[in-house]
Amino acid sequence: MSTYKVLGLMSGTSLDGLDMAYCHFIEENGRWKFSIERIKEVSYTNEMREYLKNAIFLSEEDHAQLHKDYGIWLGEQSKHFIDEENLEVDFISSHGHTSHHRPEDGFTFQLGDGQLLANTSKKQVVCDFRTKDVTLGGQGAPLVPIGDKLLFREYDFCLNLGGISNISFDDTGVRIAYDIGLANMPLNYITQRMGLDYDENGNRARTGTLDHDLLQKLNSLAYYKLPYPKSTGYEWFTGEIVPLIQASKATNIDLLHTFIHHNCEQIANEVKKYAVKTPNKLLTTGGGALNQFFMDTLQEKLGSTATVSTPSKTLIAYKEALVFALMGVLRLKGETNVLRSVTGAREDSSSGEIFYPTTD
Ligand SMILES: Nc1ncnc2c1ncn2[C@@H]1O[C@H](COP(=O)(O)OP(=O)(O)OP(=O)(O)O)[C@@H](O)[C@H]1O
Ligand SMILES: CC(=O)N[C@H]1[C@@H]2OC[C@@H](O2)[C@@H](O)[C@@H]1O[C@H](C)C(=O)O
Repeated sequence: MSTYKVLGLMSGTSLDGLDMAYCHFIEENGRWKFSIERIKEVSYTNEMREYLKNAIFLSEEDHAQLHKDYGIWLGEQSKHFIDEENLEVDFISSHGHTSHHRPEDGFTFQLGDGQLLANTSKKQVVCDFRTKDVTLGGQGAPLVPIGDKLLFREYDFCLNLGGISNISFDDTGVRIAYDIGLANMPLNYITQRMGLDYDENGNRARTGTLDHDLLQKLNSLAYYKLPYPKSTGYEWFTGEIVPLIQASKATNIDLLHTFIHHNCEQIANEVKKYAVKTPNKLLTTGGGALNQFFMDTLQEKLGSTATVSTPSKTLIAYKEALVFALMGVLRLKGETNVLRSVTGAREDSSSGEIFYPTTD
């Protein structure tokens, strides 16, 4: 029996902040158990959020500088957390923040220089989990399914509702996962126009009415017709969804309402396609699981096909940080942490770069 004490770091596409989860993992006879011992979210300042959001447009030089600055910032935040909570940490496992993701061009980039993170925190670091898979011809995403497989085997479907929605499940013994489509990205875009961070609980969206014309346009988007493996992100949103929002005459409230219907319809379509029994257990995590109108609409669209389980707020918000912590453990053990069945790569891989603090 081995125990691993890992600090997992995650910065998602919603740009809310840095999620830190101090986790313990125990492996016994090939079965993994976990506990999330401590958590901390560090919200981004508006300035940082804008910088990270626009990283895609930076010159090569400015992008390289941001990579370094953000690596140091991650190291400082980790060090504060470790010191204030007096944590015993074997190593840090960091996803970083995705600035570019173009797997079709063989390219993905997560900001947060691993060497500078190691030097600043004075801890060993594992990071850059997506590059190897992309060089193996994979999408480099989604990566969390390895955690669904090893840590959440009691659920038939694991759904994450972050900026976009992704799902993972077992299809005749093979783990399948892909990005279904939209989740909070359009909701945040609309609430920001209203001067709000987000629509607490979906209370505003609940009072809206459906814009059938927009719903039909959204449901006809080409992405939904692509077979898996597939992944998407901010580029798709800005290129195809934002113009539809801008062209729409619907009120913000009706837009929120319509996007939640659309998101849930797409999710339910996918679950129904792959459900082999009823009812299935569906675990929802990510910030969308805190939006009650989203959850109610999802349950309504799923009907008897699946029962929606919303776990503790800690797991909802920190599951990705937890899984990246596990991926670091697997990388250090030389075991598979990226599944080709999910990413479409030529082979499974044990992915991630390892850095040790340098003494100077
Ligand atoms: N109480 C709440 N009510 C409604 N929505 C909420 C609530 N709390 C969080 N959210 C939504 O969840 C979002 C954050 O979700 P999450 O942290 O899972 O995203 P992320 O990890 O950045 O995204 P991704 O997984 O796509 O990278 C917020 O931006 C907001 O839209
Ligand atoms: C390239 C990238 O950062 N993709 C993220 C993003 O956010 C959600 C979805 O798009 C998913 O593909 C992925 O993150 C999760 C953590 C994953 O890899 O499983």
